[in-house]
Amino acid sequence: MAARDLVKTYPQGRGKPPLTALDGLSFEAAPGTVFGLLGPNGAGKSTTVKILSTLARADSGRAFVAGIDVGADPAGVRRAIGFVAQKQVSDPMDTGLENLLLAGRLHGMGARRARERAEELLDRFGLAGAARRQVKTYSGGMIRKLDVAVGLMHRPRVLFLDEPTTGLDPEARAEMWAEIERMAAGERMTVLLTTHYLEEADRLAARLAIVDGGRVVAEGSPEQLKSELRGDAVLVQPRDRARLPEARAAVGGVSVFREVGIVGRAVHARADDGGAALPQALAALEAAGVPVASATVSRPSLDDVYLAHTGRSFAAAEERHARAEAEGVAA
Ligand SMILES: Nc1ncnc2c1ncn2[C@@H]1O[C@H](COP(=O)(O)OP(=O)(O)OP(=O)(O)O)[C@@H](O)[C@H]1O
Repeated sequence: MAARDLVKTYPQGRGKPPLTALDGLSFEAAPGTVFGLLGPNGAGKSTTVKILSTLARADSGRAFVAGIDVGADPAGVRRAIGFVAQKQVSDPMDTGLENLLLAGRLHGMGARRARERAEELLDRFGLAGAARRQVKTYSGGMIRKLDVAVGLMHRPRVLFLDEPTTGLDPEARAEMWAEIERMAAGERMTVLLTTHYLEEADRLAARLAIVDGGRVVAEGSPEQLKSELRGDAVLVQPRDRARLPEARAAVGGVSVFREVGIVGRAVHARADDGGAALPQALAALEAAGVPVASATVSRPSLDDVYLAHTGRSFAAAEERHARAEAEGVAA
């Protein structure tokens, strides 16, 4: 599966310039692997998935899914893919089994094949015991699993999983992750997973593209992306936010630190050995008379990768998008 230079704009109306949702987005996912599209809300993930799954057309650029050109043969693409959207697809008034059989019929499967496949999937997702219960009696985690099973009925070569664990509690999320891992191994298909959970991308994706502002800002395996960042991240939060610039200057004055900057309410810096460097930062802050509220050292995470490529933290990007949306609604 590949996206090449996808551009997509949405009209905004009332004399405003169109909004550029995708600004030359490209990536390539190897067949049979889980590829992650990771980005904060509004980065352009859903728009990418809509184009790849033929639900929307790009203004320009090309995309290939299961070896098929999306622009030239959308019907062929639709036959080759399964799509698990963020919104529930299964009918709450039907049983789990009925939902699966209906999906089978929609895909033109014979009654016997559909039943065999439905039972196989119910077993696979631990739903066999609930197969004959109405979906409205299921937990959120069970409904998500059933929705994934619905997307798998016709044995797609490519599966789109759009934010598969959004809204699940931590326990259901962990269970869903295990299911996705098992499924990817068992069905030998290509999975395009979109997520705004760094941990989810880290755990499930063999490779991933970090999307920001409609472009891919970094691509590689989670390990590759993290190993590009040398050293540990050190975060020090002064008690008084107004003293952040002083805190930054104090930490910046210690030679073991590099890439010293302000992220949110904290001073962020990098050091080869964070544990040994932290006391030096605290001593410098004490000497400067800046009281400290908290200090942490962490191994590089995908959040650090995002920060290194965009200059802001993932959480800050999500907040900014939420604010912009709220202002857009209020305007
Ligand atoms: N139909 C639309 N009309 C106008 N603007 C849109 C439309 N769909 C998306 N956008 C805008 O395009 C940008 C990219 O949105 P997109 O939904 O692709 O992002 P995302 O990364 O999938 O975020 P989310 O996780 O919130 O779905 C956002 O600024 C969004 O507000």
